[in-house]
Amino acid sequence: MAEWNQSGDKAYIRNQMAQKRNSLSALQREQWSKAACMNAEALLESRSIAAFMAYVPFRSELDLTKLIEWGWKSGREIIVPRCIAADRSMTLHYLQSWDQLASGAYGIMEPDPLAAPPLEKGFVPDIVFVPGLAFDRKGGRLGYGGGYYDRFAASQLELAGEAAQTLWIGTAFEAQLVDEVPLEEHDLPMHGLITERDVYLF
Ligand SMILES: Nc1nc2c(c(=O)[nH]1)N(C=O)[C@@H](CNc1ccc(C(=O)N[C@@H](CCC(=O)O)C(=O)O)cc1)CN2
Ligand SMILES: Nc1ncnc2c1ncn2[C@@H]1O[C@H](COP(=O)(O)OP(=O)(O)OP(=O)(O)O)[C@@H](O)[C@H]1O
Repeated sequence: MAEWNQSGDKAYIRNQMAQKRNSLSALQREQWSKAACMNAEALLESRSIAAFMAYVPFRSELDLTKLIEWGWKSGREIIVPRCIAADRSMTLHYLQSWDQLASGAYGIMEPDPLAAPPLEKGFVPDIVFVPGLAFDRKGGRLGYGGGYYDRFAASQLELAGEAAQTLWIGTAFEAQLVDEVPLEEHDLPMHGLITERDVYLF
């Protein structure tokens, strides 16, 4: 029963938050995305992080394009995931230019494995910027329901154990913040959240 309620709540919040994010104007999203990218840059600089994992935006997500381009310009390595829909896993790829992308599962622009080969299984990024539909201020995150990031984190823990000291940082508009995301056992907790307004560390 509790399980049913949880997935019911999740589906409801997913729907609400997708509608809310879609209702933000393109200009608003662009401006807020740029501000969030600057907040992410400040975090990377303050911690001297030379490689980071990001995502290529999909639907009305917070757009990390500026952060990725800043990363290239500042000599950092950018890692981007590719979905393997068959087992809902992800492979990681260094992205060196936008030319290396091709439309993948779900129509998301992802690294073309021929142009950007996958990194070895078990590669552990120092920091991962995680997309999502809703976040709370306690580390809760709600994605599209594929469980991709949850599985990715679980496989890292399995392969690298406690040595996997990845910082998981959600990225979203303030409008996507909710009081509490209903969390399940398998859900990956975030260590922080970056919005257009601030860098929150939990
Ligand atoms: N830009 C970006 N890349 C990403 C993610 C993301 O959230 N954003 N993901 C984050 O995990 C993974 C992709 N996850 C996805 C999971 C489900 C759907 C999807 O279209 N789901 C249907 C729901 C119905 C169903 O269950 O099939 C939908 O939303 O219509 C899309 C992407 C990996 N790459
Ligand atoms: N480590 C795991 N191993 C196997 N299945 C998992 C794991 N983590 C999550 N799942 C399954 O994946 C499904 C989706 O999980 P959840 O609703 O938390 O997705 P999400 O985090 O919103 O999605 P996404 O990461 O794709 O944005 C659930 O059915 C869940 O049981």
